[in-house]
Amino acid sequence: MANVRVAVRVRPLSARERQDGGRIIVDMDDKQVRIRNMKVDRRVDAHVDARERLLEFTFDFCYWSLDPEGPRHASQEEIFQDLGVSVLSAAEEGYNVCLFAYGQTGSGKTYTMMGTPDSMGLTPRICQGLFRDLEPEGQSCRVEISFLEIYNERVRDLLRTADHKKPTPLKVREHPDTGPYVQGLSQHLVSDYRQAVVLLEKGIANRITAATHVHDGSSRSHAIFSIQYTQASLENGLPSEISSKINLVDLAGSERADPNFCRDRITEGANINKSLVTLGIVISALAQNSQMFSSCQSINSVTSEGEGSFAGSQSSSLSGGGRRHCFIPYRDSVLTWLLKDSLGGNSKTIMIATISPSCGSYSETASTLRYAGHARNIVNKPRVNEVRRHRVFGVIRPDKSIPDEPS
Ligand SMILES: Nc1ncnc2c1ncn2[C@@H]1O[C@H](COP(=O)(O)OP(=O)(O)OP(=O)(O)O)[C@@H](O)[C@H]1O
Repeated sequence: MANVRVAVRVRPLSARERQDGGRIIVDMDDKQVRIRNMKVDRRVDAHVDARERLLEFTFDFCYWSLDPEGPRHASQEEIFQDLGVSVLSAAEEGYNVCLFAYGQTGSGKTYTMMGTPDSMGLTPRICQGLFRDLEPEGQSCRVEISFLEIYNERVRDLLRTADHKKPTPLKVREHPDTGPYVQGLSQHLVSDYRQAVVLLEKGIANRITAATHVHDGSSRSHAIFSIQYTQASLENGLPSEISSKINLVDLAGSERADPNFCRDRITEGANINKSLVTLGIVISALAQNSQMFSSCQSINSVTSEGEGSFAGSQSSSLSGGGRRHCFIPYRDSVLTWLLKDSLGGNSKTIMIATISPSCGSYSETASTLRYAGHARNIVNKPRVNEVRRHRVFGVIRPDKSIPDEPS
């Protein structure tokens, strides 16, 4: 069992926020984030509850990236050392890993996940680390990359060379053993870091972006960069394989539908929000189930239930304490369906919540932090994806040996 780990990162004030007065409402202290509601603050009212003025949250990691020159500044490298390195070690051990960035538009998701030419983000650093560190002796490694975006609830392959025709949306299907997948998504075998980065850059260039009222280069889609990493070795003369899927997800921002914006942007907003709203519902339901499960465990010492009846459920069921588990509506959006395993399944998952420091973003920041707080309660069931072969009458067959991680 492993809880979803949650990191929060605050970015510098933007030029627009500075022009608007540049008032900062966020503060961080070790693993705590506090945000101040200036509107309530200005009310000279002795009866206003202090909690109304100051919201406080605790997370696994807090990154202060507000002032690049300041002593507290958390750089891209520091974030990679904490989060990226743990992604690489989990992948090396054979676990699936998912790292996703969630936050308001313009809050720093793409900067954190992809970076800029001068300041590499987590995805290229993870690719670099994969080829630098993960070639243990006596093992042969295979790295395959796919890159897709979900735009208006449709899946587009970001790495398929666009012909003259409009790219056809791809279908999501579900395999009974391996879970949801995108039919026809191109997979690219890469043998070094350069090849991986060429694909990453190609995909980023193909992403759909547009200007919104708060961010000129806003990503309009949810992007999932996936690395299938397989290590093959010989154990006692028999072939053995450990595989891991790393999902690196840069979500679109959840801006409000602004009536001053053109209709396309509003339809887009509705679809972006459909995925994000469903993600919120899935996260809350999983967190509730996980809490129910842990309290049942401590009260009744409930015997372990089957995977289907707990986090990965498509239908509600009774817990040991007689309370009903929440239905998890993974299929209500393409994003949650594709991330089914990463959210409440076989994956070690990290969420990075990105926030603006500005007082103008108070309600979006508060909502991002509440969302992130729920995600932290989700308990996943990661397991090593290992296939060992054994000899039966001289024929080598796969062995269903997938040991559970010790809890
Ligand atoms: N930690 C940071 N340090 C310096 N600049 C940052 C940081 N985070 C974000 N920025 C800058 O802020 C702007 C918005 O960031 P970014 O594009 O990452 O937002 P986003 O959350 O991905 O937005 P959207 O959802 O609209 O795509 C960019 O110009 C980016 O370079």
